[in-house]
Amino acid sequence: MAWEFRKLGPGENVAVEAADDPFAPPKWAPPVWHMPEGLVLLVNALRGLLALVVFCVRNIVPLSAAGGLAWLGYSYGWPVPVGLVILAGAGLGAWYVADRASFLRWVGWPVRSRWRLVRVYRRDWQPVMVTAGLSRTHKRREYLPAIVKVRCGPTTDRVLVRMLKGQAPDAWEAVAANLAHGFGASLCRVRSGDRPGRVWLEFVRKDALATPVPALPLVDAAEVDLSGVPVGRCEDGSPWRLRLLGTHVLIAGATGAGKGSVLWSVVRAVLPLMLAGLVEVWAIDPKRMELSFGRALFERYGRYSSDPDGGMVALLEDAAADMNARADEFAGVTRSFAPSHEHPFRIIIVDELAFLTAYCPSKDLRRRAESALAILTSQGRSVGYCVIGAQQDARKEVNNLRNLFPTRIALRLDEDEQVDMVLGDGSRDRGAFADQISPVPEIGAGVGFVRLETSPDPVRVRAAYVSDDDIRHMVALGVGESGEAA
Ligand SMILES: Nc1ncnc2c1ncn2[C@@H]1O[C@H](COP(=O)(O)OP(=O)(O)OP(=O)(O)O)[C@@H](O)[C@H]1O
Repeated sequence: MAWEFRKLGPGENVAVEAADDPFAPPKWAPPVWHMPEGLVLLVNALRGLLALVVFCVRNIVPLSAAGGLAWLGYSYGWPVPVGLVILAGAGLGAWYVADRASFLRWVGWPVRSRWRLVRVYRRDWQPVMVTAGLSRTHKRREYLPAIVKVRCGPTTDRVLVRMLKGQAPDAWEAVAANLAHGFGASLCRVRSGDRPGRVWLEFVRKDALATPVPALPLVDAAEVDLSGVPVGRCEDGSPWRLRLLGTHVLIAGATGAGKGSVLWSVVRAVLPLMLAGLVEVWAIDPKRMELSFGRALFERYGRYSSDPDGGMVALLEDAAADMNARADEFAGVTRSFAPSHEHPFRIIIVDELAFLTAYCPSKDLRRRAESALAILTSQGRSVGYCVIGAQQDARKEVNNLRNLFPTRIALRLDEDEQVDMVLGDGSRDRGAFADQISPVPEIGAGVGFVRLETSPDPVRVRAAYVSDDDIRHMVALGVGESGEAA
């Protein structure tokens, strides 16, 4: 029979566990103290009062508004508050129509943030934290991370969280999928917080990049800034600017990932400076597909080769030799490069890097190509050379020059481990799911992840789609319809 042995002497430990086994050692617990009923009631009343104060402070604006309206109705009759509500609604409607952006910024998104804080995040917080293993229980008390604030945007909710003492962002990255499912989002990314001990959770509700971005408009030459040319759109709706000056760019993506759209968006962005003679594009086109469309343009404002029997490698070697001559000329004279007619900024585009460095049948050509690429990428940045290489396979054995490209773009990749190979260790854990980008061209082509200079966190972007017609138009601008120089 179950038994219980309990002494009530203060300070004495007592056996409390009911045990079926008479030989089991007793378990010990502190004695039970009886609280006077009045004290229990007082403590509960104080707790209730505190909760009421917290609720009033948290909801000060709606409560004040409701209180004010109720007071007006009580003092002057119900038509007054009803009239005021109608007037306020009409005013807000007029604001929305007149200036939608400022209305959303000051009213729309804050109200939505508040609503989603209460209806989604605060309501489901405790069960999601417990299930995802982010809460702790110590001495029967449950400790939960706390929500600091919620910021909603058109496609993403950002939730600032104060972690438990001793927790690190890795613990949150490891359960990002649980969090996404728990709060009904398609994706959750963990970002650095505004101070140690805090993280931002980014819940993606809707794919902001699911529709193709049309080719960006051509601008005046004076507006082209080589330290950030617009080539597409970031997930938050801001322009995706790609630095060309002082860097080299590696674009990795499986077949059909849209590498061509990044290459052509770059050419389109610098076209005004090409026409002005301040930028040259030298194109190496082993596949004879993507870049051959603009062959006339490259031959007129740069160089072009698709010759597998040494022509492409010779072009690279010429670029490396010119770069060396330029470096000699600049030595001790200037430290920062500004493009001029005498020394134009040179962009060397290689459509399939691996062809030159790994797949080319001639060992000698492979060695020469690697050597020219290594010279260009290691020394060309400060003298106005930028190598943009595209490749399908990110594996180390295919391209051991990868680390010479400071700027890297991961479009759709075949395997998850390739993400960190392209963007650097830990990128996938920080939300760069390049292996999960849709293979459907309308949804996923040109979509990728980059690391912007302003933040260590990978950002999701989509390159603008430069159609065949756009390319034809660009070629016509550069060389005229008839192929004559414009
Ligand atoms: N930015 C984009 N937006 C929408 N659709 C795109 C975009 N880029 C490419 N596409 C579509 O996806 C298809 C494949 O693109 P593309 O040929 O550029 O891929 P790729 O990565 O160069 O492939 P491969 O390595 O096989 O040449 C294109 O035919 C085009 O229809």
